[in-house]
Amino acid sequence: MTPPQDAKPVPAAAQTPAAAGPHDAEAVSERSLVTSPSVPGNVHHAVPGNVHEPVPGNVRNAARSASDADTGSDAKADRPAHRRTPLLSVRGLSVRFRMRGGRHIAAVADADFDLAQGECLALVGESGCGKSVLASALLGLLPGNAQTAGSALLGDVDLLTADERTLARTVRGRRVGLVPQSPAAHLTPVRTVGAQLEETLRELTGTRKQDVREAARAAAERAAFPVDHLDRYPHELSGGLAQRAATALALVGDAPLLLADEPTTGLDRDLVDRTVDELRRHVDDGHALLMITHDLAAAERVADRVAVMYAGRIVELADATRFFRGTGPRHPYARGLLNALPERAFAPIPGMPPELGDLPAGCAFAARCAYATESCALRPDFADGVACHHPPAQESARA
Ligand SMILES: Nc1ncnc2c1ncn2[C@@H]1O[C@H](COP(=O)(O)OP(=O)(O)OP(=O)(O)O)[C@@H](O)[C@H]1O
Ligand code: NI
Repeated sequence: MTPPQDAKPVPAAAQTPAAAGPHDAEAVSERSLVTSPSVPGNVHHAVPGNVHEPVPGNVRNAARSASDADTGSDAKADRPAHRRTPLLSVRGLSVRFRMRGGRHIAAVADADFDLAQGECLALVGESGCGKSVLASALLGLLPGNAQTAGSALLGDVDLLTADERTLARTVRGRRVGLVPQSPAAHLTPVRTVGAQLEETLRELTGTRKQDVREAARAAAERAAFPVDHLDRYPHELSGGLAQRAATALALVGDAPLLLADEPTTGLDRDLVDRTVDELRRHVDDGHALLMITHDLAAAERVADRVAVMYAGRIVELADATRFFRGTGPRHPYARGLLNALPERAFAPIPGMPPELGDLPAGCAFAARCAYATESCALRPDFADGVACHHPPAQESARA
């Protein structure tokens, strides 16, 4: 979610519930913005005790050689993770925002996907297509004018219908970690990065007092956050440093499921690579990662599978190796995204995405699609990994 330009960062702990409007008959659940803090920093000191949940380790490392464990995409040939019992199972997830005058914005529509331990799913798509809203829904952090439908099962908890107490006490930070898209707004402004890391370590992982300082330094190094900046306050950090502080906080929480919303924004290529490789190690240690990114190179480096979102819908869900290096994407939009890359055809997709408050009845991409026919006036079902009436022939896809 990109905050409005004029929005002041508000510490999550200081946010007040937005007013909830009347219930909508179509909405399965509706909730107001939580008063409790958001992850990664603030949630941790709101929740007492140590209910750290152990994560089965090394799901993929066991099957991988030492030589490929530290590298990016070359190490992913042996990846059956998504065939395992999913850790997270999302079905029919929809989010609408109720606007003035009875208008609605359909930010997320009918998202279906699973995510297993030891698996990374990259969620990609143009700005405003609903990626952050999807992540916010999974954390129960949508504003009060949001209505959700569907289910998102994390073990026995449905993240979409769980009550705020459950979410605050047992889910956020503990079972679901977040690297937020606007980290500066999520770090606690009155505490140094080091203090926030130490607090998170003590509360979420039960690190002993005498070990916590060293553990915080190690956590900072993991996220490429310079240890000599640990005594800085969030306002003293650049965007890139705040990003790395947020990543460090999210990683130490050690939640089985990590949502990383644009975790590499503002970083140069070396740091992008370092960050995604660290996230990949986190996945290889048995965690599940939903990584939202604009950066397709980062997605290729880290992901097992790719979900492509367009105008609120997942239009393709593909194995990452096939998507980036094999026969290529199948949905014309997904192919367009790859072809827009400078290292590929450098050919931007013509036109603009439709307004989410005024979507066409049929395929939302049809107006920009070179393959569109009159059949696209009907919305294509999502079948066999793609939502398109006539995905272009595989042999013509770019490898
Ligand atoms: N509280 C809200 N009320 C109304 N509309 C909203 C609200 N929050 C988000 N939206 C709309 O939902 C849509 C999806 O937003 P979202 O932030 O998920 O996009 P995104 O894919 O994360 O984009 P970006 O890549 O720029 O972060 C946008 O059209 C946005 O304007
Ligand atoms: Ni976003």
